Amino acid sequence: MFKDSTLANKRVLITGGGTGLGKEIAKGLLSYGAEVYICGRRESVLQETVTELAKIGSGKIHYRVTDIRDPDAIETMVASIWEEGALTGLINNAAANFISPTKDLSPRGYQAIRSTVMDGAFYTVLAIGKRWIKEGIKGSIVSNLVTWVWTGSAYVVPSAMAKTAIDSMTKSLAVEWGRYGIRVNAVAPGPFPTEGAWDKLNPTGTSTGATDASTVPMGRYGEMQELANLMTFLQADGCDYITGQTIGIDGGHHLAAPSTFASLGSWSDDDWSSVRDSIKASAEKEKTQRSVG
Ligand SMILES: CCCCCCCCC/C=C/C(=O)SCCNC(=O)CCNC(=O)[C@H](O)C(C)(C)COP(=O)(O)OP(=O)(O)OC[C@H]1O[C@@H](n2cnc3c(N)ncnc32)[C@H](O)[C@@H]1OP(=O)(O)O
Ligand SMILES: NC(=O)C1=CN([C@@H]2O[C@H](COP(=O)(O)OP(=O)(O)OC[C@H]3O[C@@H](n4cnc5c(N)ncnc54)[C@H](OP(=O)(O)O)[C@@H]3O)[C@@H](O)[C@H]2O)C=CC1
Repeated sequence: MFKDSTLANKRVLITGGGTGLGKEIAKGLLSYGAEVYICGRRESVLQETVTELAKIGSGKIHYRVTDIRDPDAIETMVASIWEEGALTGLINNAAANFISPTKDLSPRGYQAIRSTVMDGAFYTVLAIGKRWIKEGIKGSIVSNLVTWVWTGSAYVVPSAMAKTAIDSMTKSLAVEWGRYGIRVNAVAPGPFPTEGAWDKLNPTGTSTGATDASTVPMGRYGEMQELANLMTFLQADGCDYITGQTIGIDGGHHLAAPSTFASLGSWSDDDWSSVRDSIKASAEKEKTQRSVG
């Protein structure tokens, strides 16, 4: 989709880049020439990903073991990356989530999710953004959110709340940091199955609700390359006027709500024919009762 050199000279940190979507995004950015940093809490996972991905593109991929819930740890990570050169991009991707009735959540359960999704993204943006402002670097921030920022979602309330906070950060900082040429955008994926997410959101193994591909208008899950391409576009030069946007990539999933007629897609031509006859018969009956028009 892009030239191999589209991201040459770009240096991008992907939080949570050792697994799942972060790893797939790392593959995409590397293949278009970027140098990539990934971080997470499990060194063995990060090491394995770096070894695997070093064969792709420029092959410049590095890791840092960091818990993004800890602002001091983020500062240490960012300072050590800067010793090797300034970043040009950040992808806020690390997250925590699990399905649970909200009434059963403890404050610690809520905090585990909020502190990763909301605080972690904010601390990382702050550590990198202040360096960009000081050094006059026109960086690109992209946060990996979810379509719940528009719909909300039952049974994952802390995640929906924290992602929505970062959606608000995206709009707000785009304005505040526009004068520095720093772009702040987000993407809102629909279902892209990963082991990390499916273990926590689809634990019965039976796809229901948000993990059910049959309720996606396009009738399928997202493909990793599609998300990696969108991230590449948002990290590349060429459309720098895009800022403050949260871009959905969900095959139309969140628009196909039960409160719309989305489910009528399953009706056959015969079904539509009898429905049309029924509606017409009702209209004809009303016409016979009209005294004007
Ligand atoms: C649109 C379509 C999209 C389709 C679907 C896709 C939607 C995508 C949207 C977002 C998706 C994601 O983010 S998917 C990301 C999935 N990946 C992850 O979650 C990776 C990171 N996760 C983790 O580290 C852990 O799973 C997590 C539990 C969150 C945090 O671990 P910690 O070690 O920090 O914390 P712990 O000490 O284990 O637990 C902290 C507290 O949480 C409670 N807790 C833990 N699990 C619990 C559970 N299942 N139910 C209730 N409570 C739980 C514990 O009892 C503790 O509370 P006390 O008992 O009071 O002490
Ligand atoms: N999969 C999907 O269908 C969708 C996913 N998303 C979003 O995509 C992103 C990635 O999710 P996905 O790949 O599916 O799930 P994963 O569980 O594979 O990814 C989560 C990553 O975040 C890291 N992480 C978690 N907590 C921390 C922490 N405190 N500090 C540093 N790193 C941390 C994990 O590594 P470690 O545990 O080693 O720290 C892991 O690599 C998330 O933001 C999610 O909300 C959005 C919509 C749909």
